[in-house]
Amino acid sequence: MEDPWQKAYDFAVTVARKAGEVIRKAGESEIKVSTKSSTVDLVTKTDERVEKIIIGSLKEEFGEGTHCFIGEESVAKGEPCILTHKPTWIIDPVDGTTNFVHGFPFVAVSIAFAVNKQLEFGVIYSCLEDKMYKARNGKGAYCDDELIQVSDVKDINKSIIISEHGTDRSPEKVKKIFSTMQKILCIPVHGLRGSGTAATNMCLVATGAVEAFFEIGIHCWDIAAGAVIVKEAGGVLLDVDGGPFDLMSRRMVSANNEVIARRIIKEIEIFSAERDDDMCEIQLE
Ligand SMILES: O=P([O-])([O-])O[C@@H]1[C@H](O)[C@H](O)[C@@H](O)[C@H](O)[C@H]1O
Ligand SMILES: [Mg+2]
Repeated sequence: MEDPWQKAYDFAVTVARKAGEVIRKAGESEIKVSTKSSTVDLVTKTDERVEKIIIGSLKEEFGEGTHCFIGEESVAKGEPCILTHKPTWIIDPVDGTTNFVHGFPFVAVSIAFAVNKQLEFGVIYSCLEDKMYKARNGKGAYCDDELIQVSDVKDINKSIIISEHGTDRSPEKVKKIFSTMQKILCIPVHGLRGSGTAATNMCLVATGAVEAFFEIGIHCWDIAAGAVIVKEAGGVLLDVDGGPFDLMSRRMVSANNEVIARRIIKEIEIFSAERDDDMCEIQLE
């Protein structure tokens, strides 16, 4: 049977590589923080430029009317962040902007594609490592054309877990984040890590380098592509309360299996994060 989204998938890989090249070649002025929505949520000229390149290329290839776009920088400028049944591209042009600004060597381009509110494929280009991760619904996950798989560890005591702090610095939230990390560390686990990019963290779950990554406060563009890659590598996605994963909820546990995921969930101190689709007043459907 003909695959309706093969062309879109191949194109996403090409565009992610092109975007990664722009990030790698960014000059000094393009690495500087250009806009600050807060003291820690950084934006550079490169974030904005790369998103324009990605969305511009996709619109040229697939037409503006039929496809929708959710991009981190466009949403920051007031575009809607609503997932409808229409074919929708979900884009983080520079995941790991803080890393990018500081020269910490993990920065990723994340492009996902959803139809009827279901994720069809995800592409993550870890551009400083030059690794292309990709997965299509039902067709496995790959890193540079090699099939990847989550780890088979079921014993939490033999695991490495990734947790991030995000950009919210309200003391009560930070307290809960660190309390959760302390509890997980003392289970005990082999270690806690964090690459500074949610997309890369999810690829690390998918390759088996770590057993899980969880965060409250991430956005749909940080995790949409990673969700397909983790699932296709044999992993699981859950809400931090153990319920089903909800892309727009800003909360997620991704893990190699449900045993590890549920053990972590037992320790997570949940705090509120406004949904991505509540950030917009206009409802399109
Ligand atoms: O802002 P950005 O660099 O695209 O994305 C951030 C990164 O993915 C980080 O790892 C995560 O902890 C934050 O919650 C995200 O906002
Ligand atoms: Mg991001």
